[in-house]
Amino acid sequence: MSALAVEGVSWSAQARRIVDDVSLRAEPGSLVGLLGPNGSGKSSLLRCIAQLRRPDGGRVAYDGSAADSLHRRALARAVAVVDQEASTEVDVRLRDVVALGRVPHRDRWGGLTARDEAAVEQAMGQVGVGHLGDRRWSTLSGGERQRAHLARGLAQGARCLLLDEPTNHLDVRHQLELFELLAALPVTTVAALHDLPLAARFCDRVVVLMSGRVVADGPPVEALTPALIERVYGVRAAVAATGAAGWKGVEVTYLGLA
Ligand SMILES: Nc1ncnc2c1ncn2[C@@H]1O[C@H](COP(=O)(O)OP(=O)(O)OP(=O)(O)O)[C@@H](O)[C@H]1O
Repeated sequence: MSALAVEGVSWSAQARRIVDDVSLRAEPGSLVGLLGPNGSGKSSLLRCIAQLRRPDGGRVAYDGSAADSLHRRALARAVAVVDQEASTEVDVRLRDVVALGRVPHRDRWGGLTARDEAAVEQAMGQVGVGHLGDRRWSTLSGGERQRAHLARGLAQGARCLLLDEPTNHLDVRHQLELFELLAALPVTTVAALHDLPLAARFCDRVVVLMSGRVVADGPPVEALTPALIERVYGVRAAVAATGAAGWKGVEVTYLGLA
């Protein structure tokens, strides 16, 4: 059974179809890259999958259970969203932001239990911000905040993570560390990405959107052809299979504008 199954999902805004009849599957523990140019509908699709937007049509299921039938706690155990828009206004500590991931698990008036604290510490350690737990949010760099948001998603303990451009603030070392972590974690991950070489290297599968529709879906070696990259992005690219250790898929090199 797929960890995540999306079937025929559509979503419209202002009489325009933004997500158009999208189907995709993610197998348990796999890392799926959601690709496509600016405005192709990646964030909107992730929001539909997470039940933050109500699709006009179609179905989303986690481990075979219809997402719209799950109650708050069950949904929080099924899926965590790490959003590129996520901002934290109040000047709290990094640890407090990560602890927000535990909110769906808590009793209404209860504080953090020892189990919650342990989950928060573990998640901070996994993304390398354990030493920053007491730092004020306003003093953190963009990359530190981004990793803290990921830790919040991990602390939630969901089986499926939805990430919206998780690497846009990260330097190259932290990008590689993040993807090695995501590839190693037992959670199922769907990540909207702009970085094709990164997706090609680490993703088990890529789903490519153009104008809200899926135009390619498969392992990078099958889906990310030069013809597809040129059609979708208007960029010429060379794609080479690689057997190098730690590389799952293919090597993508940009050659120039088409
Ligand atoms: N609430 C809304 N009302 C009207 N249009 C919207 C709304 N949300 C998204 N859109 C439009 O839908 C299209 C897809 O947006 P979306 O953010 O899903 O794309 P994306 O692929 O994530 O883009 P990017 O790579 O630039 O982040 C865009 O043209 C956007 O302006």
